[in-house]
Amino acid sequence: MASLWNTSNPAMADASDPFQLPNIAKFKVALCQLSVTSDKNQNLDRAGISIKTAAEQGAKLLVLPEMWNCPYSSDYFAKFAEDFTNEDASPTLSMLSDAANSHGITIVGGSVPERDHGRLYNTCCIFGPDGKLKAKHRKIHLFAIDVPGEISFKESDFFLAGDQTTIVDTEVGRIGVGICHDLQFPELAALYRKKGVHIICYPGAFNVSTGELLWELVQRARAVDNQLFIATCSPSRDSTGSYTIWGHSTLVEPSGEIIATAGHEETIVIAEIDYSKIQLQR
Ligand SMILES: NC(=O)CC(=O)C(=O)O
Repeated sequence: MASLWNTSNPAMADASDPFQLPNIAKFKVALCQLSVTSDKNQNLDRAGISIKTAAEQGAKLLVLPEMWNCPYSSDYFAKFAEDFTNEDASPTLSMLSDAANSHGITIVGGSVPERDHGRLYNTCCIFGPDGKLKAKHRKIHLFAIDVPGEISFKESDFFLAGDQTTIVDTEVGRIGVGICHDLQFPELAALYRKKGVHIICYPGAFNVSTGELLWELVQRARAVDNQLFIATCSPSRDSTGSYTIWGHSTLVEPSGEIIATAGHEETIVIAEIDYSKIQLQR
């Protein structure tokens, strides 16, 4: 009978560890937990101020929330959506590119509604410190919830799902990207680990029911399963709409321990990442 540890098994051979420490192994990350309003310009201004504040505090990597330029509500997705074909014509991409360039930081730009040939996607854009768009991740696993009398919401009523994983090599390490519900799928994180990712960034907007039950649990699980860093960034809570957001943007280290976390109010979490902890843990 073949041994479970037979390394001639292609699946096992593929499990070799491509981990390498990047040039900058220690740096500060900022999770900008933003309050989101129904005024897009105000949301852009607020995000710009938050990015500047985080950069002034020494952050080299910055993560924004899921749906930070637009309320997480079916009433707004289509109205707020932007076409990303021409970056200069997109107020959101222009702001992120300018901010990354003027502060010299890597930005995982949360997510915003993207319009492409009449279809909508829930999309995250990643910018390098030169202001260049490095990658675009479209949320793969669209969220649906139906708790009678409490909450009912189905993203696939508005968005198409993305079909690509996203790994970006940056000055602050190899970053894997997922958006919110993508966090609940261990296969995606395992695939990123296999490809040598140091940190997975998940802009996310869990609601209060799934948040209380699962938000911290799944982040710690993804971190400890794969022995890498997990960063999440949520909008702050707004209880006026039908979807009440959990908040609690968090950084988890490869041991599964939480390094830093927020409450549900608008804030910036700044914390230090030390990638040598990945080697130590493994
Ligand atoms: N926005 C989401 O994808 C929410 C989600 O995944 C959840 O569990 O809540």
